[in-house]
Amino acid sequence: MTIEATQKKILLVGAGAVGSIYGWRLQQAGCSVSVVCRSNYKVVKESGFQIDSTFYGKDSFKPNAVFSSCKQAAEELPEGYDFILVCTKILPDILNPAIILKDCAVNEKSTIVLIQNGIGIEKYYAEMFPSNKLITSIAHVFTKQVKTGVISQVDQASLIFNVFKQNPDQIISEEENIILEEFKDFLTRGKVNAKIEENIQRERWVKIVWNISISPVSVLTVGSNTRELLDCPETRNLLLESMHEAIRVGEAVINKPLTDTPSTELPKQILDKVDNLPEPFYPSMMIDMQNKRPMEIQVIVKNVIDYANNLNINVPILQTMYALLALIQKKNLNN
Ligand SMILES: NC(=O)C1=CN([C@@H]2O[C@H](COP(=O)(O)OP(=O)(O)OC[C@H]3O[C@@H](n4cnc5c(N)ncnc54)[C@H](OP(=O)(O)O)[C@@H]3O)[C@@H](O)[C@H]2O)C=CC1
Ligand SMILES: CC(C)(CO)C(=O)C(=O)O
Repeated sequence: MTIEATQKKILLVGAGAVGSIYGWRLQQAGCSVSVVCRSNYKVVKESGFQIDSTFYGKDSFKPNAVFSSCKQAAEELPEGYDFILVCTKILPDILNPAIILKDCAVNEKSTIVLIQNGIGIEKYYAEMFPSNKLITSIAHVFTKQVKTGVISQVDQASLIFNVFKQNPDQIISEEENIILEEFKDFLTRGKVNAKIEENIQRERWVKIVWNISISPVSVLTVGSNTRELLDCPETRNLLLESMHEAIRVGEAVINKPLTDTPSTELPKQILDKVDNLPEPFYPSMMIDMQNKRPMEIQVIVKNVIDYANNLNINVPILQTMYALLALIQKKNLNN
């Protein structure tokens, strides 16, 4: 079955660095893409996003509609959006992340798609919206909002995804499979490297290996980019060692190696990939630290440590980094 992308209505909640890239690519594929903005509302409403990508080139992305709240977006389309992409930072230590959708995911027809980092993030949405279909995804995209409405992005964007099931043995229905294929088709038409991955939690753990190392080390070295982190032998080694700790936890949790090749090679593979990117990048946690915004330390670091503690796995590097990040977080939030 061929589904016309133009028939599809997408609502993007959290139109920052990541959201603007995937929204732009889906609009390029022919979907109608509306966005809910917060601090960048005025600028995006007036002139859209200005995007500079090493892979896709320079363009201006003008969403089909720009809203200042989910309520306004829902009023505009009472029959509901086909897909609601959630691209906010995920901060359960501050607020239940699913609350933001309560005004716009009211219609069961909407498939909620999470494009967010972290471990254990899906439960909030699954609990609050049990009747909606829920897709969880892993984004490799390297992007940053350099100033309001202006986005820079490195390399081709990819998205690995599947339907979230609380119990991994639950079968994906035929209807869900059609939605997955349709979403993949839109992304592919938008030149996103899209993949439906059977063991999506394994991919989440692979991504956490990136995040739990590069992001804290960048923040704790007062805002280093990946070139600086890799060129310094001490931080390079710290990245590798912290990745090995996270791999041990992930493999114990999912009860499987994280990769088909020996996962002891994963840290080096990640650093090689970072080394070969067209430009160095700053991780999103570092951008939050610089802007004194809350960092995703709960879902990226603390949840992994909690798993390690429950499984009696020693993670001294992750624990040390978390303690330092927790203080930075407290100080930023108190100011
Ligand atoms: N940047 C990257 O390269 C990558 C990031 N990720 C993950 O993707 C997710 C998004 O990250 P990223 O795009 O970098 O983050 P950004 O901070 O750039 O974007 C998040 C956006 O969500 C908006 N937002 C937050 N709360 C609300 C709300 N209540 N109503 C409306 N808008 C809201 C923010 O608005 P405001 O500006 O007002 O805060 C901001 O525009 C995170 O989980 C991150 O870890 C994954 C892969 C790569
Ligand atoms: C791995 C990295 C650094 C880029 O994809 C990321 O996920 C982030 O910036 O949060």
